Amino acid sequence: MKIIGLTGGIASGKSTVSKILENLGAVIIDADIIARKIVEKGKPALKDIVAYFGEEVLLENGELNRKKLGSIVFKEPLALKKLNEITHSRIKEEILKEINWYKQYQPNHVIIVDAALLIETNLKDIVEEVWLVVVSEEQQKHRLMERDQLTAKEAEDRITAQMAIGEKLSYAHKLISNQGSYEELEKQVKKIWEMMEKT
Ligand SMILES: CC(C)(COP(=O)(O)OP(=O)(O)OC[C@H]1O[C@@H](n2cnc3c(N)ncnc32)[C@H](O)[C@@H]1O)[C@@H](O)C(=O)NCCC(=O)NCCS
Ligand SMILES: Nc1ncnc2c1ncn2[C@@H]1O[C@H](COP(=O)(O)OP(=O)(O)OP(=O)(O)O)[C@@H](O)[C@H]1O
Repeated sequence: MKIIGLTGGIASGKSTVSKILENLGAVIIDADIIARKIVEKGKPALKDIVAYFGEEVLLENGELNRKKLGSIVFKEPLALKKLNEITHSRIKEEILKEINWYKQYQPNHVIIVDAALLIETNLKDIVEEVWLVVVSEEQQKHRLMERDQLTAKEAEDRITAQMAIGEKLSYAHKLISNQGSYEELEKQVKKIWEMMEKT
């Protein structure tokens, strides 16, 4: 079994790359999906969030108001730090659990851990290789504003809340450029996959 960490800035194209890899036969562990699970209603992480941020970050049905919390943390580094303290160890624990499940029941698969914060949270230490999706900041901002209907300022705040791409480069074993078309992306990903299969 091989474990690859797939990372890159927000809206760089990790989920898009994951889909291509899934079609090639990989199994995907998506950190964003896990991050959503650990803050479901009744979970300890949601209780900790409410204790710190107040009931105003809840929807009327008691679920987390993600839009509201996002609007607080991405413009206030101290608030983001607190949210990270509440969530990151729990996200890592779940990712490790999923990896162990695959090790036991589907040991022949390639596992892709898709996580924007793979390097920041030291998840890089549990993967064998880091694949980094790279786009220009202009392209990233454009795709982010369009996908999430954000203003330029909101998109910039989200981008600067993450480690600069230049700093991530030194951890990467493979670079995937997503500056161009989907077809170009698919071609690159297939090539990297085939190279990996040969080693
Ligand atoms: C702040 C929250 C509620 C906003 O939710 P929302 O639905 O708007 O965004 P979503 O969760 O889909 O995240 C979208 C992208 O934002 C970026 N992002 C999310 N959390 C963080 C963070 N703590 N620091 C920097 N970037 C982040 C990532 O690139 C992620 O892919 C949510 O992102 C959250 O709970 N974040 C803390 C957990 C976390 O670190 N998740 C990322 C795991 S890699
Ligand atoms: N090559 C491409 N050409 C055009 N649009 C693209 C391309 N790759 C990705 N996109 C679009 O850009 C947006 C961001 O891509 P994606 O959601 O895969 O990023 P991500 O890195 O997974 O984001 P996040 O960090 O928020 O999870 C999406 O709307 C996606 O459809």
